[in-house]
Amino acid sequence: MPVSLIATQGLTKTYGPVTALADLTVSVEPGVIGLVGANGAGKSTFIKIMLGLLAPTGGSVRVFDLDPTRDTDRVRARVGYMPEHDCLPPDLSAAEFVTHLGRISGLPRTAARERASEALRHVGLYEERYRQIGGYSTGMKQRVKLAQALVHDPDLLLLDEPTNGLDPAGRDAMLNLVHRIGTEFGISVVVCSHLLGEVERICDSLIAIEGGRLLRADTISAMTTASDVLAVEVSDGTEELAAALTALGLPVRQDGRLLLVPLDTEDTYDRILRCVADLDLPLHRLDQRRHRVAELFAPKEPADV
Ligand SMILES: Nc1ncnc2c1ncn2[C@@H]1O[C@H](COP(=O)(O)OP(=O)(O)OP(=O)(O)O)[C@@H](O)[C@H]1O
Repeated sequence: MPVSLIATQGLTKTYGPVTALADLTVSVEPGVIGLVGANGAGKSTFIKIMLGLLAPTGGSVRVFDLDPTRDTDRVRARVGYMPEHDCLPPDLSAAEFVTHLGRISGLPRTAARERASEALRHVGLYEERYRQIGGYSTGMKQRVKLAQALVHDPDLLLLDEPTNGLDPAGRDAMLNLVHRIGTEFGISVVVCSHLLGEVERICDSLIAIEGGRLLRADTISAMTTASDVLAVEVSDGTEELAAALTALGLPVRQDGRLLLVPLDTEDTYDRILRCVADLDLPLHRLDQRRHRVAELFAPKEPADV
């Protein structure tokens, strides 16, 4: 079996009385991975544990099959980290700063300078790399933080809320850049966000946490598989069709222009089709509804509670 990129077993972290992560068991394959959850869900704590900056209170974590608490140097040599908060020296140029961090990562002087230029080129700051960071926009500062995470040529990037403070256009640009890094450079990326909608479109898989507990970890494609609900839409006569289907004993639920019918038996599909034909209604669509990723955090319907 291939080694997981990240694997945890019963991972728990408490800060005094606060439980930030509770019994989290998850295993993810390489790729672009979204780590999503509301503010305070435990995302930053999880990232810091993966980096060996914090030790778990209980359970275990492995990154590249290494223990970040014990093999901290080996893990950090392969992982780049972009922290959430601004931590940039305003009076240095991006080139100086990223070169400096390359040196701290153990690169020789010339290699550090070259790698810094390269990383700044990748994030679109090559032309402005000799300007002082203090004069940069928020978007440019986020890119410097991304460049410093890339400077030592890591195999995995841990990005904590990389779109923080950016306007919609800046967010899009940053997400496209993260996606490009994941796909073109073959680097795995864990991108943390409290906004599900923003990461779902650039990720291969998602880890969703709520209150420190795992909600679900899966590939996006598995999360959006066909559900066992048929969606039928007619251009006209929705109410009429709903009444006719109900009269046939089918439990119909209306969702805007859609009528949703559980796919309980094999003939449900044909019965709906026949009913639409009998009423001579213009059929717009009849298909199996796909799950949406947003259902992850959707409040449960009363019937499910
Ligand atoms: N050093 C600390 N001491 C005490 N409590 C902490 C500490 N760091 C985090 N917490 C608490 O642990 C919980 C998880 O925090 P964490 O920062 O990991 O969440 P998060 O999902 O990254 O949220 P955010 O996006 O707001 O940073 C929160 O309730 C937070 O208040």
